[in-house]
This record gives sequence, structure tokens and C-alpha cells, in this order.
Amino acid sequence: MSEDRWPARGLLMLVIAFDLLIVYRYTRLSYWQKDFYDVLTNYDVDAFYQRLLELAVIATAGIMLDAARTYTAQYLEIRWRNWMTDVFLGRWFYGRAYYRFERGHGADNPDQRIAEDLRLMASNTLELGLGLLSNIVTLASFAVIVWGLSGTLSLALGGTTLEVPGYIFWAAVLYAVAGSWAMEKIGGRMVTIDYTQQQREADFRVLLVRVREYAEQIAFYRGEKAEETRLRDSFQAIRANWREIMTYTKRITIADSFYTEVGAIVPTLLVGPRYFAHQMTFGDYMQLGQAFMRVRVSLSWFIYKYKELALLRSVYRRLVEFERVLAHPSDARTLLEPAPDATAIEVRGLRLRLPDGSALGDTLDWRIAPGERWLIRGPSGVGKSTLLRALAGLWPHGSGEIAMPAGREMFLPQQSYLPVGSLRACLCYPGDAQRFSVDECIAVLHAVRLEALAGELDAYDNWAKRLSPGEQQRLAFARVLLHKPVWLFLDEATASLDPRNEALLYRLLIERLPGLTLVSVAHRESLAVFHTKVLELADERARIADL
Ligand SMILES: Nc1ncnc2c1ncn2[C@@H]1O[C@H](COP(=O)(O)OP(=O)(O)OP(=O)(O)O)[C@@H](O)[C@H]1O
Repeated sequence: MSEDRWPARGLLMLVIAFDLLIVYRYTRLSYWQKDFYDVLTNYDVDAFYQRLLELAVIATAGIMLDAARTYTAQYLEIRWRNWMTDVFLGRWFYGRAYYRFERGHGADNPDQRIAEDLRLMASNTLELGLGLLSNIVTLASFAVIVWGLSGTLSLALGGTTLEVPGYIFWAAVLYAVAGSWAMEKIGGRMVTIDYTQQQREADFRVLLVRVREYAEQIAFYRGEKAEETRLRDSFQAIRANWREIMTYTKRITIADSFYTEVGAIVPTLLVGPRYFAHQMTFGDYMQLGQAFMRVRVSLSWFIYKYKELALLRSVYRRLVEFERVLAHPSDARTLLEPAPDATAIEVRGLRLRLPDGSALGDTLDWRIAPGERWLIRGPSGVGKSTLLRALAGLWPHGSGEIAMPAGREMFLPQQSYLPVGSLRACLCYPGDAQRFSVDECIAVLHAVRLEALAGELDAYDNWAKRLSPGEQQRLAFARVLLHKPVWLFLDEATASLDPRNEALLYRLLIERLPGLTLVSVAHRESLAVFHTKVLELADERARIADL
């Protein structure tokens, strides 16, 4: 990362330099205006054309500066977002944080935090930080102009006279402070309303995505009406909050326009007497009006950016919270103990528990020697899948220890994950799509009787939607044949298949992967013939036997 830091700092300096030049251009323009109005009042034709030429130069510089500034700032923004996304993606996958989050042990909506919050963090921090800087410089530059032109106000107070130097500058300060205070009173609640709107929009989007994801199940249940009602209700929540947005936007717009319009009149009123007393030229008069406006706008920066600042604060809070959960996961522990020198899996005094601390089944002592084929049986809900999770290092709740030897292992759940992409990528997963040759892929497709798909190895599809559950299970076995694990754990991985296909797949494993250690969770009695030992789980006492 550090080699990335210097170009990024260079880019930041460049954007700041452009911003300063832009402010400088505005001050030049202000002096140009003063000269121009004086030329007009003096009917000086030669100077008139000369000033127009100057304006062309100032305008051209402005166009180039604006374009260069925007381009550089955008480049910096994507670099920064890229860097932050890299960091967060790394932490998201480190120690399987994504899995723990999914099981409800993390902050809400991690996907929104990685995609949306990081984007807002990069763009808003840059825009607001740079905006603040150029505002301070604008304020300083134009304060000098206003101060220089505003003269001294003499107030007769009783017998003494009070002198107020730079009184128009002070008027701008007073006006901005009063305006900011009023705006905060009128529009302060907008921050909360806006936040609620974001949340409701996100809820609506999630519901729409779920309809797509579960389209078939919903269609089978004839659930259109229920889904439509749910979506309409969700949208009504958006609409209800939108009414509040409208009300507050109206108030803010009126207040904002009032503030701006009166802001144009205030300097006119204040400066008028000096102009008519011939203490300033027409050019001075015009320049002062403009400079007053710039000072006022700069001083009102916090109020104009109030909404963005509040949003950035909440984004920052969400990201800090997310980072804290990622850095100190509440349950990153596992029951696994790596035992690289061991040859067998040793389960000692394992007592699985649910997240609430209640016990799941009996204490288990169990040894899985190389080459053994275990069948795990037991009633539904007794904890068979949870035991496999513990063996995979995914279940943190409980006590005891599982000593796990080194060696390639593979876990097949009832429904295997099939990434969207080519069939070859599905077969090679989690390796990359070229991990196994086309010939090897075709051979295993034939072996699991999916030869009809052999011609579609490079076809891009959502295979999890296209293939039947049984075909998906056969594809998962083809994947096992390619990867040749040493330890294989199957969790009802053939439950969607007919007995013939199921037997075919088990036979394939035994013939093609000699020496394979197999642990299957299954309900069907017919599978007993492919196993050598059985572990019967029960609420009271687990039982181990030969088959
Ligand atoms: N994250 C969790 N939080 C709370 N309870 C859980 C969690 N995961 C599983 N359980 C509970 O643990 C128990 C065991 O679940 P498990 O999936 O291991 O059962 P199983 O024996 O594989 O059942 P089946 O034969 O129906 O697949 C169940 O009562 C389940 O509701």
C-alpha cells in the first residue's frame, strides 16, 4: 500500500493547487469587474476592448482549471475508494468474517457498507475537505476586499462617537451567523428524515431482489399476491417519509431563497450612503456587492453542507463499527486444533452447544482413521450438520477439541454452491476456471452421467437456477472427482437423487479415489453398504459401531 501513498498525496496536492488557483481566479475576476464598471462609467472605448480581452483570458483559465480540477479529483476519489475497498474486502474474507456475519454475529448490511458507504466516504470526504479549504481561502481573500472597501462607520452614542472599521465585513459575519442559526432551527430534522429514506429505499430493493431469487418457489406457492402486497406496503413506507422530505425541503428552500435574496439587498443598503457621498466609484460599489456575497456564502458553508456533513458522520460511524467487528470478531474461535503430524482426526470430549449456550447432544469422543468410511445418522435436529460445521472449523460454540491432520479436505453440503459463469468454472470451483483441462472436465461429466452438458463447458449461465437439484448434486460429485480430496465430508449430498444414481456416485468415489476417508451424513438405509462404520447421534448417548 505504501508505494500507492505518494502518488495519491501528489494527486491531493494537485487538486488543492487547482482549488487555490480557482479562488485566485475569482479574486482576479472581482478586480476585473470593478475596472470594467469604471471603464463603462468613464466611456473609455479603448479600455473597454482591452478589458474584454482580459476577460477572455480569465474565462479560458477558468474553463481549463474547472475541467482539470474535476478530472484530478475524480481520479483521486476512485484511487482512494479502490484502496479502501481492497482493505475491507481483505478483512471481510479474512478468518471467514463473511460467514460469521451471515450467521447474525455482526453489524447490519455489510454489503451496503462495502459498496455504498465506502463510495460515500471517498467522495464526501474529498469534496467536503477540499470544499472547506477553498472556502477558508475564499473567505480570507474576499474579506480583505470587503474590509478595504467598506470604510469606517461612525456611530454617535450619547456624547461619544463609536468607530466601527470594516463595518460591512462585520455585517456579513452577523448576517451569516444569524442565517445559519435560523437554518439549523428550520431544517435540522432533515438529517434524520433523509437517513430514514435511505433505509426504506434499501428495504424495498432487498424485497425486489428476494422475489427474483425465489421466483420459482413463489410461483409454485402462487405467492404473487402476498409478494405484491409486501412490496406495495414497503413502497408506501417510502412514500410516507417522502412527504416529510417534501415538507422540510419546502421550508429549507424558502429559508434559503430568503437568505440569498435579502443577502443581495443588505450590502446595497449598507453601501448606498458611501456611494452617494462620492466615497467610492461605481466599480467599487459593484465589487463590494460581489465580495460581500462571497464572504457571506463562505461563512455559511457549514449550513449549506449541513446535510452532507451529517451523512458523512453517519457513514464514518458505520464504517468504524464495521471495522471494529471485523478486527475483533466475537466468535472467531473454532473447536479445531491443527495437528499436522497426526494421521487420524481425533475428536476429544466434544460438547457442541447452540449460540444461546444450551447443549446439543452428548459429549463425543471419536477417531476417524485414514481410509475409513463413516455414516452419521440420527433424528432430524440432533446436530449432524452442526458436527460437520465443527469439523470444518465453522462452529465456535461448545467445548472439547478436534485435532485435524493436514491434507486436502472437501465439504459437500446438500446444496452445493455453483457460481454464475461457465460450467467449467463451476466444476473447477474453488480453483480458477482453468484449474482442470477440458478433457478432464468432460471425463468427470461422463462419469456422473451429465454427458449431455459436455458441449456446454464454456456456456455462461446461472447453473444453480438451470440445473435440477439432482443434477447439481451430480455436478458437485464431478467436482470432487476432479479435486481428489483426502478427507471428504458429505452432508446429505445425494438426498435429491434416486437410489440408482446415488449408488453410482458412491461407487465412483470408492473406485476412483482409493484411500479416501469419507464421512457422510445421511438418512437413507441403502447407503450403509458404502460405509464401514456408523456414528449414531442421539440426544442422550452417541453410539459408534461397525457396519
Ligand atoms: N445458528 C443457529 N442458531 C441457533 N440454532 C441453530 C443454529 N444452527 C443450528 N441450530 C439448531 O441446532 C439444531 C441442530 O441443527 P442441525 O442442522 O445440526 O441438525 P441435523 O441433525 O443436521 O438436522 P437434519 O437431519 O434435519 O438436517 C437444530 O435444532 C437447529 O435449529
